[in-house]
Amino acid sequence: ADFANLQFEIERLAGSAADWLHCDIMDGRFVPNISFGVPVLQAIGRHAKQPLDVHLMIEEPQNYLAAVRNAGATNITVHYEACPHLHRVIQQIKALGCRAGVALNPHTPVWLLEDIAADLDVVCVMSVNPGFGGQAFIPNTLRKVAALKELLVDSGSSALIEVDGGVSRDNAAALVEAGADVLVAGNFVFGSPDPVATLAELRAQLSESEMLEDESEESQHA
Ligand SMILES: O=C(CO)[C@H](O)[C@H](O)COP(=O)(O)O
Ligand SMILES: [Fe+2]
Repeated sequence: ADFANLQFEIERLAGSAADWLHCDIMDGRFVPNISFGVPVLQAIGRHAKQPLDVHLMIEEPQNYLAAVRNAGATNITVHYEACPHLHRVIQQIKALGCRAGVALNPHTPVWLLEDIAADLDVVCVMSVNPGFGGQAFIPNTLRKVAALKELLVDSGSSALIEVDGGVSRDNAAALVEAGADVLVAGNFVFGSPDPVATLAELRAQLSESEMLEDESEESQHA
């Protein structure tokens, strides 16, 4: 989004097909880029109509959880690679009344979540290397989402599978088919001439492909 015009960007998305607003916090240490911090998140929270899905690409996220919740976060996602005491951090996020998420870098295998899957509300599969918007989608993500889906079912986990990075009309349907519940789209939406229309088209495309899938399942059973 246009950082110099966030109020406008947020207000025009109210009532759009976006269910959540995804906010990327980057510290210049965990990732090689700095985005914004808690004061800007607070300002976003004052105008947002949708729940804030906050993606913390920072080291030592445990030090900022309360401030992020107080700024208006509904979901807080930390990185697996930034948390040697992940179980504790997840419990801290939940104790604040937020949905707890874990993000996996492209090289981090899903099986590392085996012993924590049941505690999670969201698993965010990074489909780009975190740090920058507008990067190309990594195709291996499809296989990873399918493997994660299996792991969550086997663990009795009801965590949502979120995919973040390079999502567009070219991969959205395949991601949902592989098991994704939440798609994060940055550049595809805000880089388009009409973000609200782009979101509506994406949503329509997904409902259509879901209907086709249901029809083909029905004909297989007939
Ligand atoms: O966490 C992120 C990058 O680290 C962003 O959420 C992600 O890249 C979304 O932006 P885009 O759709 O432009 O790739
Ligand atoms: Fe993100």
